[in-house]
Amino acid sequence: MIATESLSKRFPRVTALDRLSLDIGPGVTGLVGANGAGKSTLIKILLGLSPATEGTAAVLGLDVATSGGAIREQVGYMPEHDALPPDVSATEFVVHMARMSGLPPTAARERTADTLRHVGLYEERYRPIGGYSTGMKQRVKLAQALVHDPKLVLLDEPTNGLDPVGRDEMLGLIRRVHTDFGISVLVTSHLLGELERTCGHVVVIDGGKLLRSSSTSDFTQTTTTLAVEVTDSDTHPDGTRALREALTAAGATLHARGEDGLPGAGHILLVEAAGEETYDLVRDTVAGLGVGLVRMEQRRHRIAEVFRTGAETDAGTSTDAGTSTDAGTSTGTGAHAASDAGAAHEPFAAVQQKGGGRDGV
Ligand SMILES: Nc1ncnc2c1ncn2[C@@H]1O[C@H](COP(=O)(O)OP(=O)(O)OP(=O)(O)O)[C@@H](O)[C@H]1O
Repeated sequence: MIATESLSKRFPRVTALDRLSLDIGPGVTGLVGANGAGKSTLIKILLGLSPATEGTAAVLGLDVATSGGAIREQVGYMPEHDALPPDVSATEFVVHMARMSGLPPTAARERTADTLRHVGLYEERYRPIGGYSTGMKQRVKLAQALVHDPKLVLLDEPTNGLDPVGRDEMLGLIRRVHTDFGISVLVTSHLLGELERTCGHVVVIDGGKLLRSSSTSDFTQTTTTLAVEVTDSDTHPDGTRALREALTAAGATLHARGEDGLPGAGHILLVEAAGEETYDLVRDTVAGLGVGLVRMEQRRHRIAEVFRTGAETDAGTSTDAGTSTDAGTSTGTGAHAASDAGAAHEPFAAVQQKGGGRDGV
């Protein structure tokens, strides 16, 4: 769907993209990076709207440098910022965009009605856009990207400005764009947690450089975490602490306790399982301390955890209640907000310290 080779974009004072090489196939792909990472710049180059300084890029097999018009015929684009005309209705606006894309009048009206229904705009589609909520405006932006039945849509921060419920609804819509219509999606976000729930593949960029590109399951399964809980004993009144110290001394890697704030979370240690020997190490260490083993179970990583460094391990300062448990993702929407806010900041620095991921960057 999208291929870039050593793609760079330099502005006078900043390198927005730095020798970025990507290969993105069909499906829903997340492009994640902190603010200023270069996501919007990449999208504008892919649409043929902004020339690259160096390197090449192709979308649907078409060269962005020479085939911008042909690319935009087959690709939908939802811009990050609100650029909607306030005085016209959603129907008028989306019909206009459909006509601009080359649809004849009747087809444009029919496609507009279908698309607005798909994004969940009904009677309100006849009211002026100026009176819409942020969520409704985002839906209009999504509809105009879909109306000409593209093969691929590029969605730039579609959840921006939405509350947690609105974000979940938008993410659901994005998933259905692919499952119901077979349209591939490249969606940007600075929130890792969102992409984990929505995308089959995730590309991480920072400072215009590729940090990692892999399937979401690879992100979350490259290492297994063991959740270990032990009892206290007379010798070790804080059994968890004693085990943490003993395991660290034995060379085990412990992850941030992302469950802090959840009931009983302080008693759970997350130990990276390098292999069978980690199970043995935990068992022997627990036995050696003379504390009771309440549980030792495998956990999948969530994306945000993959980006955490060992430095955070012992501090136990994570306030990010949603990152480690399924409960955190499926219950209260507040947990999402906490999770994503936490995930939005530190992870990128952490990745750089680690020297990148499996793509060797
Ligand atoms: N037209 C421009 N002129 C100069 N610098 C620019 C221009 N467009 C983008 N930049 C710079 O390039 C870098 C990447 O910007 P870009 O908008 O692509 O990031 P982003 O990942 O989309 O972040 P955000 O989500 O905040 O928009 C930033 O440092 C930005 O200031």
